[in-house]
Amino acid sequence: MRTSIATVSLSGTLTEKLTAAARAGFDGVEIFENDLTGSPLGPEEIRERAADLGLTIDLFQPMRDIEAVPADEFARNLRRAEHKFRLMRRLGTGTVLVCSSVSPYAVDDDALAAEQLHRLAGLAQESGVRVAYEALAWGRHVSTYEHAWRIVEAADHPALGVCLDSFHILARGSDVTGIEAIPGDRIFFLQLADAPQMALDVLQWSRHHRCFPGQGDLDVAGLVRAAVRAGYDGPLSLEVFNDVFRQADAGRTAVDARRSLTLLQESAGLTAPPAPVVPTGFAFVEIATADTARIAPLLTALGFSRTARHSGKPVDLWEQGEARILLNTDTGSHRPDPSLTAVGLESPDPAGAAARAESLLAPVLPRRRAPGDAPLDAVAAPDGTEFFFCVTDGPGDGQRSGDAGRSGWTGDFAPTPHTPAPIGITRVDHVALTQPWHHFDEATLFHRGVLGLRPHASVDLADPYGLLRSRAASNEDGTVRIALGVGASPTEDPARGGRPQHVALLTDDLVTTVRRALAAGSRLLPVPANYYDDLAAHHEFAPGELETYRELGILYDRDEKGEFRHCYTVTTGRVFFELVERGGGYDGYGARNAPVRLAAQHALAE
Ligand SMILES: O=C(O)c1ccc(O)c(O)c1
Ligand SMILES: [Mg+2]
Repeated sequence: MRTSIATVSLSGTLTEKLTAAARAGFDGVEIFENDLTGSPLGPEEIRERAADLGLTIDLFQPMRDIEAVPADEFARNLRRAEHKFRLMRRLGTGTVLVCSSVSPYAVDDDALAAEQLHRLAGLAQESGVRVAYEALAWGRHVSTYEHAWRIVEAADHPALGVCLDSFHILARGSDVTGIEAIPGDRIFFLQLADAPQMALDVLQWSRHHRCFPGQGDLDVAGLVRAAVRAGYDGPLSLEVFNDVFRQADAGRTAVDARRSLTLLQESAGLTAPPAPVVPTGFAFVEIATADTARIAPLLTALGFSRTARHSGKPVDLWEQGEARILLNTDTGSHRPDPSLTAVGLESPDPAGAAARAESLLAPVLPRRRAPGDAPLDAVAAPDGTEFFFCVTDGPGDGQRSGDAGRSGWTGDFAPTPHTPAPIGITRVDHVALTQPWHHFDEATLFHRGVLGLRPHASVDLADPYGLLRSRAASNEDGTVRIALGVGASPTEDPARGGRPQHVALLTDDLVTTVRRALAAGSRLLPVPANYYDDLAAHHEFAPGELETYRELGILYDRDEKGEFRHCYTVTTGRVFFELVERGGGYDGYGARNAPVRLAAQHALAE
């Protein structure tokens, strides 16, 4: 099916919006009247510009407050409509959207609404255009698609149909199966938007918080399936009113939008991009630092040893158990030092994962390879973090290296002599990546769609100087977990690149691991005594247990599935580490303790 996007979904001038939509691969646009009125280009020039870019103008919108009004008012409305129909001919667009009336003059009279829409459609037909009637969720008398369709059916004019907008329909909790009762050729247009669930006035919710399908909580794919079953074969068009997208870079938003539409088409069974390849673990986490001396002592005190060095690049491999950290001194940028720059994901099919990423418009990174290096497929996430799809050879897997695409990346590293001094860390539990505030929804969709992870619920965490929104995404068995966080903190120095990021390391026995870490010289984040008093009020502990946590600075959480113990190192550059122990089936990240951690980090930074 053709894809389209409403100009209201993108920032900038009309020209910028058209260019962004075309570059992202959309077939057409809906032009919002404001964008046209404010443009220095005449309708013919806009038509030409769109055509040059390979875009059709699929819809002009909106016309408001037309129907179910007194005769003199309706006569004025028709005059207004005639004017707009002429404009549409000049623009070269064949369909206009008419929103259900919110006018105080409108009366609750379906027969009158139908009669007036019939007359409007007659006028439209004379101008060679057609009218798509849309029920606004807050329409004065018409606020559901079923009602809009009853009126359209009664009006019975070939130039009159309905426009279905997923937001208005799903925000009201309407049953979408009724869509299948509408003949497909009477559905003139399909507008798609998602939104997070919010207890908010529906108009405010719609005008400020819509997002691209897959970024919110509405079942947009179910609605698309119903429209397709009804026989609709017009464009799938994104109409997203969103305060953030209005400010963000249009080119980037358009790519995010197009990716969302591909994923939606996939969910609705309309397209089949290369299948998702779900990662099965962390291969490595890469930290960039100009001087390894800044972070090597910290890693050593956490029980890591430098086990190997890359044969062609200034990269060291540090290991403990299955946890692998690459230190790369080729920083090449003005990032804070050290910074978390890349994540290696263990992939059952690296080439397949890269193919899917590419089909979803993820920037595929040039392979910075030396001759003989194992091929590495990598993409850049919205925050710039590089994700590598890789295979880590187990012991004795060296013979696999002839098998192109499946040879292990560790083959590029030459072992260095070392004496292991582990403290009980088994592997990476999760990586916490802080996102630029205007890329959060894009990042969530990227991690789900491109990386094949399942997003968890979003939580708001209190920070002494702001609010941190956090949303994790993981694979099914929890061996890959990525926590995305967002929220500017006014105390933070932008030169430090935003909030710190962290790597959480898993142990089976946190108390023992922490004692060893402290003995090896680790500096852990101090936790206020008040926290432990509060903890004692919430949970019962075995004798001495709470005292141990208090002594070591361990935080604790419990849910119906299990227990979570964790603690943090102090921050270096933009990076810190967390040590975690998961007991039972605990699936969270200790969100309850995050405010204490954030306060403690601020206290230390002051
Ligand atoms: O918020 C509005 O007014 C508005 C206008 C046109 C639309 O298509 C819509 O869904 C909402
Ligand atoms: Mg709409």
